[in-house]
Amino acid sequence: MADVHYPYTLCLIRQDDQFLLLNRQKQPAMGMWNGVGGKIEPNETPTAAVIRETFEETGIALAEVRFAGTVVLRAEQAVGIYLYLADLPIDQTLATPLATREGILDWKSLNWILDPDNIGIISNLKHYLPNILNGPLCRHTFDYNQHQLTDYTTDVLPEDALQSIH
Ligand SMILES: Nc1nc2c([nH]c(=O)n2[C@H]2C[C@H](O)[C@@H](COP(=O)(O)OP(=O)(O)OP(=O)(O)O)O2)c(=O)[nH]1
Repeated sequence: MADVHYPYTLCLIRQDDQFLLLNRQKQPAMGMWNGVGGKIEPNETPTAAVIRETFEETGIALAEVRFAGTVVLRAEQAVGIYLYLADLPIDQTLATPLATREGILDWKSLNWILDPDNIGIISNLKHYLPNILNGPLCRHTFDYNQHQLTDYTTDVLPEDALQSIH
């Protein structure tokens, strides 16, 4: 899978036991809850891109983000996403729900996100979120057939994976 292109970033911002999610206004995953993020621009590092996209979509200027692994979505083609976690300091508040051009931002608890009865979450997030909170940096690979998830596998990333993100 060495030839997978990683055009996207995605950030999960945490405060206490809550994560800031976006109920998306547009495709992909229109109407679903996901982290914030978007496309990396030419000559931009993934880390710079995730900080820029987070600011554009939430108004939050993150001082620090942590690389949290990668996601590969395999359907007819494979597309890669750089994952990040960020802790929002407790004295920095974001009043929600907040309607923006991109959708509705709101803080959601881990239990709410992972609840098996919650069908409003983008399906891959439920699988990889618990794994990126604990354990080593991984590549999370999702296989789809006709938009249905058929397989989910994880591989631990090599130590030099961090070099490509800054
Ligand atoms: N394209 C695509 N993106 C996905 C999938 N699953 C998933 O979590 N994502 C993430 C990666 C990005 O964080 C986000 C899609 O990016 P976007 O459409 O909001 O961003 P963009 O930069 O292209 O658009 P914009 O912010 O300039 O409007 O969703 C998927 O199946 N396809």
